[in-house]
Amino acid sequence: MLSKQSISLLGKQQRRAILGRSIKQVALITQQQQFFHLQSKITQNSIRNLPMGQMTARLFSEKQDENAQEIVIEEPVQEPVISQSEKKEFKAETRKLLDIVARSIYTDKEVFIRELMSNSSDALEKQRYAEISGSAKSNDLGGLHIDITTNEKERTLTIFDSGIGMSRKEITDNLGTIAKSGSQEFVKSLQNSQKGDTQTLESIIGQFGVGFYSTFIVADTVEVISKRDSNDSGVRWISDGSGDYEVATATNIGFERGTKIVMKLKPESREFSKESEVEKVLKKYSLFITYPIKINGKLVNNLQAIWYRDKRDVTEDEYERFYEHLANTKIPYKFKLHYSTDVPLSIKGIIYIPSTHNEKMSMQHETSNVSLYCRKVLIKDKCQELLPQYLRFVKGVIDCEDLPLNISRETYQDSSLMLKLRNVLTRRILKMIEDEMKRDLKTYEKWFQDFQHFLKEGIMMDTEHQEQILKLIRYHSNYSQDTISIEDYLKQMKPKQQKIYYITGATKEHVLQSPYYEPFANSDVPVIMLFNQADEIIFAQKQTYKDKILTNIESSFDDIEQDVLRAHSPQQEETDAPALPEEDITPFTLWLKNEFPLKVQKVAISKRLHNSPAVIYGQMSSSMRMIMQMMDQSQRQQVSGGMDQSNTLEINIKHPLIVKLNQLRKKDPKRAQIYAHTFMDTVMLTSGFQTDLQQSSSRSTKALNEFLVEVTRKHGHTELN
Ligand SMILES: Nc1ncnc2c1ncn2[C@@H]1O[C@H](COP(=O)(O)OP(=O)(O)OP(=O)(O)O)[C@@H](O)[C@H]1O
Repeated sequence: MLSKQSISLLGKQQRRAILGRSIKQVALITQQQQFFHLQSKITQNSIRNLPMGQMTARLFSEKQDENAQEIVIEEPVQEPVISQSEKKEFKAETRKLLDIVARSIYTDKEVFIRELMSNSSDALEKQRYAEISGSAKSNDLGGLHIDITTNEKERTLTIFDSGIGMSRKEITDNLGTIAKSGSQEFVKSLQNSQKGDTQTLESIIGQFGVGFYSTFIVADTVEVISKRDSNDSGVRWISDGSGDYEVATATNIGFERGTKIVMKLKPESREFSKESEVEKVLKKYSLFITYPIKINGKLVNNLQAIWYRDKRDVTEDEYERFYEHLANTKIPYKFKLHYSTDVPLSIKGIIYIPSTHNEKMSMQHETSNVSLYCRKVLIKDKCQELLPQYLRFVKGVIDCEDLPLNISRETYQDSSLMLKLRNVLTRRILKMIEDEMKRDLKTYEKWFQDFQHFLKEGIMMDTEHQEQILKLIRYHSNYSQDTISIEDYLKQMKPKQQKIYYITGATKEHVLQSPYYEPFANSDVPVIMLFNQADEIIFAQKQTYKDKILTNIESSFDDIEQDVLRAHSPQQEETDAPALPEEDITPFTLWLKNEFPLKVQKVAISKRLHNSPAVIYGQMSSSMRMIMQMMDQSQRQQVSGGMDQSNTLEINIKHPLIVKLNQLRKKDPKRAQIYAHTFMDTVMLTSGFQTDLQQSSSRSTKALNEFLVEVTRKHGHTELN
């Protein structure tokens, strides 16, 4: 009997004699018959089971029939002929990354399959694009496909794609350095994190992926053989992931175009040499790749474009997996839209709104991740032109039948059809977000916290959709515990109210104590409270919303509809506290104006203050002034150019502090002057003006001293002790 062991012990010549050439053969051995029954079976490609280039006849599978043993024998393929080999060192940052990856005890090892599938799919897309655009011949090389081979005995996993392939230069450039921005961020994050602890490592690998280098999580050695259609010979790249790698010219590689990656797995990762295990992972991550993926000759994906299916037939699990596949992440999405319309354009697509983004931790700038298809043919992956910049967090697939299939990269950028498509999509996505806000406000609010800066950027940049985006912004207000939208505010407005009132501040408490807010404190006129400077800039720039003037209540009281305020405030009790005598008003205000010529240009009697002694207002709000103080001289001039810089001091003539200060002015002007300066420091502070802390504290000390001297004189030492 010729056992499987004895077959593998045969010499090369003998094996060839038994096996023939370029075919895979199945030998059936029965114990009774003791002869070979050779069954020919032509495989789709001849590169299966080529661990590290040592292709030999190999036992492939065994039937569990007690009388029969089926042996699948691989065709003999000559080993690649290697020449012009050179050893190169990885760049320092790559070495660092590899070192971490290789040593990692990352539990989710399977991600390397996702990364490799994504690379293969990209390479196939590039080839398809080259064929469609005419820059490459569509030669029949078995079609665009991915073939995976597992070999438990050899502990290898081989992935082949008939994609665009790499030249010698490309393989050196791409696999010797960190091309992927995610990988760079990975290294940076590790440097920032204290010691690269397991948890951080796992979350970073999970979130960004580390591309091709993730193979070293599971493999001791990785061999890449690649060939471009246009090149005569292929190239072989091999490394054990330590310090260096070897690149060589390779001929006789067994395929005409594409890339083959052979991984010699670490003993502890041997599960990836098992067909069932790899198939499970493929089903998880690669179901949506629209090229055939075969594992040991068996098709694993259904090739159906999910966005073409009826949404009633797509399960939530499929949507989730499709998102994982698109966004290359395991973090679930927040909202989704399976979209299909025929007007004004024929569009099918799936749009996802993620639950987190990379800009959150200032890790990196998000880049658009919506792919453009036309009748299931990819026109452009990550098509930046499809959506405005501020929607760069959106992920998905858009298939537009109205686009000509052969649209070139140059023309789609300017095509009016693209502009129309972009407009339709932008509107639809904004509407989707609005629908989500209306559907479940609590969930939306959480999402909004993290994504508001994208929307605010949109308000500034996209005038066409400005009002639509503005509706999505959440604000605090003086009438509700929950956040409100600007549309909610409109519904809350009082009869005859023509203005939308807002105030800025750090917190709600801060705003409620602001002197500017005093006239609204006892009324039920709604006020929007802005705690985010971007909102103030937006309101200041926008000026009106649906014909209603956006009015900062820190401006002049004349800008506020006092009749509306009066009508909606319970009767204010007139205090009978003594006010500044009529005849003193002019001399007192003049005195103040002369004391502070650089700080205020006008002193006026306040109609809005009840509890505070005074307030300063100008054209700029307090928070805007704070922003200005952080700018340098030239920036300040740029921002404030054309703005009226003068400020008015508004005094509450019924406030005891004002009344007493006036009395002191008449009795002891020198001492009054000292107190007036401390008073002014306080008013400046509450009005959001910067004061020189050094000077103001020395003024306070002086005033306090004066006060104590006065009290001591009046009451004597003993009482004070
Ligand atoms: N199967 C392949 N065929 C052709 N080129 C490949 C293949 N795999 C990798 N490459 C090349 O190597 C480069 C580096 O791959 P890596 O996985 O490290 O990052 P990346 O794929 O560029 O990142 P991202 O996944 O964010 O696009 C790729 O950009 C591509 O040019």
